[in-house]
Amino acid sequence: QNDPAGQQILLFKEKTKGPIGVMTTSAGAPIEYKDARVTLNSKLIFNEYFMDSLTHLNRERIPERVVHAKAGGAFGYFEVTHDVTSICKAKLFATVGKRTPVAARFSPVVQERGGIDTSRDARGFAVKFYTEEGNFDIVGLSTPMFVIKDPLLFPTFVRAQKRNPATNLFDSNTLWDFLTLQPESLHMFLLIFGDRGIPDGYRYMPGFSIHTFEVLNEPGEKSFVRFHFTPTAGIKNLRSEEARKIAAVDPDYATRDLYRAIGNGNFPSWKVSIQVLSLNDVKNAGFDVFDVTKVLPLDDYPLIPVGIFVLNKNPVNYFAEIEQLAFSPANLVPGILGGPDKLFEARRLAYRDAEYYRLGANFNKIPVNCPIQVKLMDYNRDGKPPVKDNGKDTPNYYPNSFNGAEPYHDEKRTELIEIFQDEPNNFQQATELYVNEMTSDERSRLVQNILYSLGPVAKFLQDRAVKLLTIIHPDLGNRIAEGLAANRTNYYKNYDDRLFNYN
Ligand code: HEM
Repeated sequence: QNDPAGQQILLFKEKTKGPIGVMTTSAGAPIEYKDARVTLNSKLIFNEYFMDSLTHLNRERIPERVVHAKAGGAFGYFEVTHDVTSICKAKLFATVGKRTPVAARFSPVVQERGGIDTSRDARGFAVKFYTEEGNFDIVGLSTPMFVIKDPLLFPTFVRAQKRNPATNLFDSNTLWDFLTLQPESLHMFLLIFGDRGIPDGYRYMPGFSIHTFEVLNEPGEKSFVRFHFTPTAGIKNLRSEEARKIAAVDPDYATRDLYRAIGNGNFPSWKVSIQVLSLNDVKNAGFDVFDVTKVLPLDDYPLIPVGIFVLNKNPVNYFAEIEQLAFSPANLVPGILGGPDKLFEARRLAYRDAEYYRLGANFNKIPVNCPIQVKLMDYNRDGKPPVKDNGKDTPNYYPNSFNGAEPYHDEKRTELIEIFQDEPNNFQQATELYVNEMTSDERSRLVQNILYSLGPVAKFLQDRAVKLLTIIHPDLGNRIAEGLAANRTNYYKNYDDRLFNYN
């Protein structure tokens, strides 16, 4: 009965009572519908409906995102609940009670656009804040750490997880080759092979900026923060078996759940908080706090509440409002300088480049990507549509002598700090995760999930994995080694169950 997703089209009918108008061409002229099958004596080429719709259909697909192609998304607001102006001067945090409109998009990393929502994977947690100083994007994940910190490895990571170029199948060999060649990735993958690897929909999933952002307060003092989004409804995950069953019945489980909840007025929300470090904390942390493969221990850097983030509006048109959303770590506002790490630097290029390719030269002029509270004063002109007003009659070059827009100057702004780097310990936090944060039941499920993925993999990769997992903890290494030995003859028995890449 109350399924706003399943009933969308019926609700539309109910709302509109009768036909919404006279059908037109895409140029707006009223158009007759002539049935091509019975018009042998008329020319099909004069059938404007046919010409218009057939030629448009051939142009309806755009490239899907290279990662995070499948998603659910919605709109809402961010409201400040605690004063953090002593840490960050960005106007979106200016006063308690202040609301800023937001767009959010949640997405498995590896799945293609038509893929399944219940795969074992991290999830994208991307939020666009339409602030009065322009758009600020946090393009984060459902895990508090990332897989690598060296941006040169990003294409490697993506290709190792995506389809094998010869077979066009997902291939655990390439995944485990990557994981065992880059041991820093195992920290994140312990979480993914553990219970957190399959969130029970997006409403019960946390989000993390992962990067440590440099921020400034009004006097220009620096702090360093990581953003956390904690679902007010609590964190819920699916077990592998449940997830596999759901995938077969409803591949769009999480997208549907989000739409339904919002449509029913059951608005998902997240508490937004920050971990805050001073420059001294950064120097004395004993590890690189900008290393995205590490978490910042909550005991040392507790969460400081900032606000609440609520999603209360479904998209009216998915393609226009969610598919065309273009997030970028480079979308920053005064007082938020972004992460000083190399991965962040690479991301400042990657998203823009991907969106030029995916959406065209004017992707920022697509309504959902336009700032809501600011008038654009850029010097870009022309290019593939949409161009909006194309800057009207204002000067199109800078500097100029004709009253064109002048640059903003933040006198308090300092350069991003140089970061201290040493040889990181890539195992310590993974060990802590295994020993301190997972219950003994979760450890057992972790072992099962790893065995499921590692089972069909080549022996030399299994050996490499066992060595590394033993460094994380001898118990983990032993259990995987024993599991592999016991099942070696049975690897392919359950092969048909392997619905998705590494679940
Ligand atoms: C060098 C490292 C990385 C590169 C080169 C990279 C590149 C990309 C690219 C090209 C896209 C598709 C963008 C589009 O077509 O609009 C994307 C999407 C995404 N990435 Fe990354 N990424 C990197 C690391 C990360 C990290 C560390 C995070 C999380 C902290 C992350 C989170 C996301 C999310 C959430 C999306 C989906 C955004 C959306 O919903 O549209 N990525 N990434």
